[in-house]
Amino acid sequence: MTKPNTTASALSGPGQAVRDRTGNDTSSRATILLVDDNPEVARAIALAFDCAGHAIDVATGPEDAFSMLAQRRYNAILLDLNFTQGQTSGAEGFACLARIVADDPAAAVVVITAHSGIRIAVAAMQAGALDFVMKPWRNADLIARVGAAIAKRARPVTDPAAFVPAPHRLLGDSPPIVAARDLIRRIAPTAANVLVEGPPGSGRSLVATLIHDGSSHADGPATIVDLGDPAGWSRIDGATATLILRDPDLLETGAQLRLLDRLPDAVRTIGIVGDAARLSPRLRVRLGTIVLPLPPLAARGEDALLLARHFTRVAAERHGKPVPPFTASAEGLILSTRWTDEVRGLAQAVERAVLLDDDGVIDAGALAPALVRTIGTASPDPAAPLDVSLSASERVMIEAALRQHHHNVSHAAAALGLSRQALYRRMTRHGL
Ligand SMILES: Nc1ncnc2c1ncn2[C@@H]1O[C@H](COP(=O)(O)OP(=O)(O)OP(=O)(O)O)[C@@H](O)[C@H]1O
Repeated sequence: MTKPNTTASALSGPGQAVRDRTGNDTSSRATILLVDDNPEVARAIALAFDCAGHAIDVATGPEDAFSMLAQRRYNAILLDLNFTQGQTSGAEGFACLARIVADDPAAAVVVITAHSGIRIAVAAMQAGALDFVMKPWRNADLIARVGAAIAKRARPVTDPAAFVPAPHRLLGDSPPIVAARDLIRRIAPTAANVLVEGPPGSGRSLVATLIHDGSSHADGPATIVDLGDPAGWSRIDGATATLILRDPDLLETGAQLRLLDRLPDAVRTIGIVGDAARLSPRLRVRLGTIVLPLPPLAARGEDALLLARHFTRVAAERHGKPVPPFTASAEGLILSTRWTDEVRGLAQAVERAVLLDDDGVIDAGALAPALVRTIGTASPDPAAPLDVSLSASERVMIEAALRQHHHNVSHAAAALGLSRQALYRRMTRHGL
């Protein structure tokens, strides 16, 4: 449930401005993320904040919450501690809280819980929450506590997109991604040179940007040089803070040595490579004080599904559509496919499926009908490359357009920007 609201009012009540430590007035419309799996609780709290003039997004659990936190910064996070039926230990909420405050020590988190006694709520405050509210709550008390938590935090949220803390944006629960987030937190503020190693599309540029964004130079842009483009080399000399070097490992040895001579001493480098072993030993030493590996999606277990759900949310929001769930076969496909272009390929397939969806769910065929064959086999080969050939993609688009327009060829042709005849020719070619 997302309930944006444009009415301004005060968290602390009319006329009582809430100011943070820097003196900024935080009493106007606040954006709040509520993390609670109980739809009735979520509805009631959303209504209370909505009526008070604030915008509230609801996440049904940690995965949802981190997907939302990857996109925007909230003034406050209201966090339930238990998300699985029958769980009352608070362990899930504590894990979520630990990640939120590790990624963003300035987060204003208020814990809201029913099952956990006051002892657990106090423990949550020791773990980084600013306050707690017990269910059942009183709306006025809840709103006042959230307002006070916001006021305690120094950094006002004027541009939510600009303040998303760096590690929040790298999603995934697999051990290599958890380790990558941890490494980013630790090395971003240092001057260490970093090599980000992984296949194209695996998130290497994202990680390089996050390292820069977590550094003391974050207020200025990093200089990005694609070393395959000779014209870009001149920018190396003008770099003053962070220099992101794309594909040094694809240069021949002579060019690698020229690069080495050209790198300014005082500049921090972040190299993006497919294989650090292809670097000459001297360049490897210069660029790779720290190597941050990003494995292919196929080696990240359930992360592919988590990312697919995230990209579904993003695409649905971008195109103003409801978020469609995946069918079981779509989930199977996502997990068993070796996506060409890795995370980017998955994101594109999902966005296309969201765009063309007309029945409220995404099935395997909508993601890549050319792969239905693979799913039908007893054990799909996870190493098999996704068929994203032009021909297969064209067939996907045509099938989706026909489905969307209830097999009305004229309408489907118009949607595809083709004449009826051109669409008929292509349908014949694809055996449709
Ligand atoms: N773990 C992740 N969580 C959220 N988004 C991700 C993640 N990994 C990648 N992405 C997104 O996927 C897209 C592709 O990632 P990115 O551009 O960083 O890949 P890359 O390895 O630099 O590829 P290339 O070198 O081909 O540009 C980007 O939009 C990025 O934000």
